Formats: sequence, structure tokens, C-alpha cells
Amino acid sequence: MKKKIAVLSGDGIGPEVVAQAIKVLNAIAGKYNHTFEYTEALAGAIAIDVTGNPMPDETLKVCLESDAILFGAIGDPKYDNDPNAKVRPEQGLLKIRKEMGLFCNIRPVTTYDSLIDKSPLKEDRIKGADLVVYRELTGGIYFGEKGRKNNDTTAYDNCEYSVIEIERIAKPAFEAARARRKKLTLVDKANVLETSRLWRDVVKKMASEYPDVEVDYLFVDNAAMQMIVNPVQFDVILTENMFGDIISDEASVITGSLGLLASASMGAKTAMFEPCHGSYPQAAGKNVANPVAAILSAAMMLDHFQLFDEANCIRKAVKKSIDEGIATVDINNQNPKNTSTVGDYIAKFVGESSSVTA
Ligand SMILES: NC(=O)C1=CN([C@@H]2O[C@H](COP(=O)(O)OP(=O)(O)OC[C@H]3O[C@@H](n4cnc5c(N)ncnc54)[C@H](O)[C@@H]3O)[C@@H](O)[C@H]2O)C=CC1
Ligand SMILES: CC(C)CC(=O)C(=O)O
Ligand SMILES: [Mg+2]
Repeated sequence: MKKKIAVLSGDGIGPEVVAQAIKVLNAIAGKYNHTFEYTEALAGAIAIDVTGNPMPDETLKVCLESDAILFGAIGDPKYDNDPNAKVRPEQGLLKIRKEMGLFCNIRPVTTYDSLIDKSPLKEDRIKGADLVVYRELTGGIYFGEKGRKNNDTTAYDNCEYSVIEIERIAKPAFEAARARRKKLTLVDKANVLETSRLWRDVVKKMASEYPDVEVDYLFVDNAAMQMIVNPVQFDVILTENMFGDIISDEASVITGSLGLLASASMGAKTAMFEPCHGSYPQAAGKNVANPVAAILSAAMMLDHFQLFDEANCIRKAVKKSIDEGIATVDINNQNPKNTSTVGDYIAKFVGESSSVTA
């Protein structure tokens, strides 16, 4: 199979972790006789530095001409710390999500038995936790009208959702629940927010089409607490943009590190594969960041290409590296390995392993 992949490494640790994902993809290509062609394009702070635009038209063009997008992370303290910045790296990420119609962000939260003791949460509460967050990605408060008024003494961010926006993410979430443990939890704030009440109306109506799926409704504040005390109860979590952003970072604590959480952003025009973490500027250039989230995002890209054996081969290699302690400091502070050492190990195992069952 031949595939064209747009590579948007971005800022901070983005280039380091994406380099490991590409290393692993190349090992897959060699082993299974595929051709992956990569086209790099600018995004984020680096794109602002070079072009003045965090998501240049040229980058969007490369993405549209590719079969999928591999994304690193964007964000830089020089913008985060400047309240007057006219343009910000994060605007580039929001732009590509909107322009490519990437409304469905899928964030699997997978635990590894050998990492159970790395989580600050109690072992008996998290053992066996296996959930996936379906996060709406192109609507809600991140995309509403925002601004200042009253002489800069008031600021606002508008939150809107339409029935269509809710239905199109609820459908794949219900389908996922049907294929998994048949439970869907809608996380909202319907006791306060009108948008959340619309989410509940739509999900309640759709639930009748999925009688085999148990549907549960939780307010986000309770859900955040339940995620810590009883994460095993969750199967598929369906939620809006901002709640999904927050609750998925929280869920990463169950696994042991945010550096393990991959995601797929599916949409109308294309699909983008991105770690859940940000640009982690404190680690940039130090070769210490965990590349697993980026590598598992590449595995999700292979699923998207229907290359399931290849994707599972990567997952098996990741598990092996974790079980063997070939892992970065966030999950192995006794004998930490570098970002590139972990990438090398996983790529080598992919190249040499014979079995494809994850
Ligand atoms: N998708 C994206 O491009 C995102 C970009 N950002 C941007 O990233 C910058 C930093 O934001 P933060 O809030 O600090 O979030 P962050 O996700 O970059 O880092 C938060 C913490 O998570 C841990 N962490 C994250 N990635 C890791 C990895 N690969 N390996 C090991 N540990 C890891 C570290 O302890 C880090 O201090 C900001 O400019 C922010 O806007 C934030 C989130 C997502
Ligand atoms: C710019 C932010 C919305 C990115 C983020 O935190 C995320 O998508 O998880
Ligand atoms: Mg986030």
C-alpha cells in the first residue's frame, strides 16, 4: 500500500516525538512492504516565526493532498506569556481542525498492568480501566465568538452547539459503545448550561436506536471525580469540546502519564492523528519526552488505513517496551531511557517481531 502522510511536527517536543513515530512507521513499511511518503509542513509557533501565520495555507494544501495528517504539538511560552500577542500557535490547531472538519476526536485510555504502580491512584480502583473519550472537536466554547467589551473590563467566550453537530459525534460514539462493552456516558453540565440540555435531548433520542447500549448521564464535575475514584465504570465517554479536553488529560493519570495518550481526529475531509499532550516546552530539545502517545497515534492512523495487523504490531511493541522498562522518565524514574532510545527499541521490535496479535 502507498500512502501520503502530511507531517506537522509543530513546537516544543512535537518534532522529537513525531520523529519516533516516523521511525516506527518506517519499520512497519519495511516489514509489510508499504510505502509511506511524508511531506513536512509548518504549524504553530514555528509557522508564526517563519510565515506570520500559525496555520499557513500551504500547510492546509499539503494536508488536503495527503491521505492523513500526523501531528505533533504546538504552543510556545513566548506566546503563552504574552497577553497582548496578536496571533497564537493554538489558533493554528483550531484552524486545521475546523478547516478539515475534524469533529470527532477519539482518545483511548488504555492501562498497562506493568505501569499500575506509576499511577498516583489506588491500584484496586484502576486495574482493568479501559475507556475511550469521544470528544466533539470543532464546536463549543473554543470556537464561539470571543472578545472584550466595556473598555476591556469584560471578556466573553460564546458556547454554541447545533443538533447536527451533536448527532454527528454521538453516532460514532454509540457505534463504538456497541462494539465495546455497550455503555455510553454523556458528560455534560445540563443542570446549568442550555447547550448541555440540547446534548441530552439529542443523545436521549438517539439512544432509542441503540437499545443494546446502556446510556448514563453525568454532570462534568461529578464525572471528573468519578474518573479518579471509579474509572472502571466507564466504557465510552461522549462529551463536548472543552469537557473532553479536560477530562481526557485527567484520565491519563489512570495510565501513568499524559505521554501515553494517543488520539485520532476524524472528519469530513481527512483525518489527523495527534498525541493528547501539548508541546511540553520544559522538555523540548532534551530527548526526555515520552514518544508513546505519538507512536500510538501513528498506530491509529494505520487503523484508519485499514492496516489492522500493522497497527496491532505497533501496540504490541509499545507494550513490550513498557513491560521491559524501556521507557522515559515519566513512567520509569529508576532507569529512564531517552525519547530516541524508546523509539529505536519499538521500531526494532516492530521490524523483528513475527506475531501481529496485540
Ligand atoms: N495538541 C496540542 O498541540 C496542545 C498544545 N498545548 C500547548 O502546549 C503548551 C504546554 O501546555 P501544557 O499545559 O504545559 O500541557 P502539556 O501537555 O504540554 O504538558 C503538561 C504536562 O504533561 C506532561 N507531559 C506532556 N507530554 C508529555 C510527554 N510526551 N512525555 C512525558 N510527559 C508529558 C508533563 O508533565 C507536562 O508538564 C502550551 O503552549 C499549550 O497551549 C496544550 C495541549 C495540547
Ligand atoms: C489548543 C488546545 C485546544 C489543544 C488541547 O488542549 C487539546 O486538543 O487537547
Ligand atoms: Mg488538551
